[in-house]
Amino acid sequence: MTSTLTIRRPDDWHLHLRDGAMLQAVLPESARHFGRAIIMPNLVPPVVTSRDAEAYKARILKALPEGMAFTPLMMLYLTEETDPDDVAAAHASGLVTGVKLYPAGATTNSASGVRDFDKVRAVLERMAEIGMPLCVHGEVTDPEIDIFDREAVFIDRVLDPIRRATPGLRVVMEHITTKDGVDYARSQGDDLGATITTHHLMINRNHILVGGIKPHYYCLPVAKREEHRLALRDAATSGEARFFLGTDSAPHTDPNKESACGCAGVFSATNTMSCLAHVFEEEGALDRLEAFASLNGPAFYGLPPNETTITLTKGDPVPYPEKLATGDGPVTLFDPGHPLLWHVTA
Ligand SMILES: NC(=O)N[C@@H](CC(=O)O)C(=O)O
Ligand SMILES: [Zn+2]
Ligand SMILES: [Zn+2]
Repeated sequence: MTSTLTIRRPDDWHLHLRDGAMLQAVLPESARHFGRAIIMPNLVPPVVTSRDAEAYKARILKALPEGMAFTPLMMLYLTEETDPDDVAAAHASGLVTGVKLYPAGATTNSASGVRDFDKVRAVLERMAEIGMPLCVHGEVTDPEIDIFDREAVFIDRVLDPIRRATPGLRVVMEHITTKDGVDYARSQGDDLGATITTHHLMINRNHILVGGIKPHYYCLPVAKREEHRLALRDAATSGEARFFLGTDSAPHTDPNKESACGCAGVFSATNTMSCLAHVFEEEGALDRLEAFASLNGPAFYGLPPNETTITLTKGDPVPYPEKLATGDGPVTLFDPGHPLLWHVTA
């Protein structure tokens, strides 16, 4: 029985750090275990231009505690006004790693996102030319489409047409939650990647709704039926290069979650590595945790894996707190519903 596992330091290919007091509180939770993260640009107002990204990156580095090494990989929030030249220059200088597409209204702070996909065609074409990845929140917003079907419908109606119209565009399907997402990713070439969150490997929609509504399990895309969770587990633990970790750790304060109209987002930065070791052990795939968390992501983004390592050791339950205190108020940690035995020890 394996009780110790050393892997290359992991990276998080989808992370919300927010800003101000929240940034200050949550950044160490990621920097403790992760070497790099793709930083989501859905601030209010969003990170739209290269200037915005430069200023946000400086705020993140300023909030990083002394002695912690962590590299934020910046993203630009795609709007219908985004300037292809600004995007290309930000990529060429190394300031920005990719561009994030939010369909307008699909999720938290997505109001400035894209309504008319023809209006972003020039940006996408330029990105395909220069090899800059597009990260996509893949849900349609059509009110007639059931919320549990929005990812599958997005693949057919939006994602596949965009990819056909823009050959060579590298795309990441962010936080896939369905077997449809897994199957589509598997049916395509190596210009398509997909991130999977920790929580979607551990909960299905029953966890949100059975026995009383659990706002801390509510996120977007919303967790689906068990068959979808099992498909995600199969994908994450397969070792296939197209699947990699994006925690989508998305802090909201308790009052904003525990509300008549609660925000979408699960905060998992603190205990993600313990959760993942648990999942991969259950699947008999501990030997593939490194591919999912530390190797496949950098390979997709054309970056080397981290030089340093982390060690996970199995022992007594890890005493994670229930909440993280922040200057904006308490943030509840993702609760996997059972003790976590894997400690990050080094
Ligand atoms: N995942 C979420 O439920 N929420 C994210 C936005 C997102 O990634 O869609 C957030 O910013 O809170
Ligand atoms: Zn999203
Ligand atoms: Zn997110």
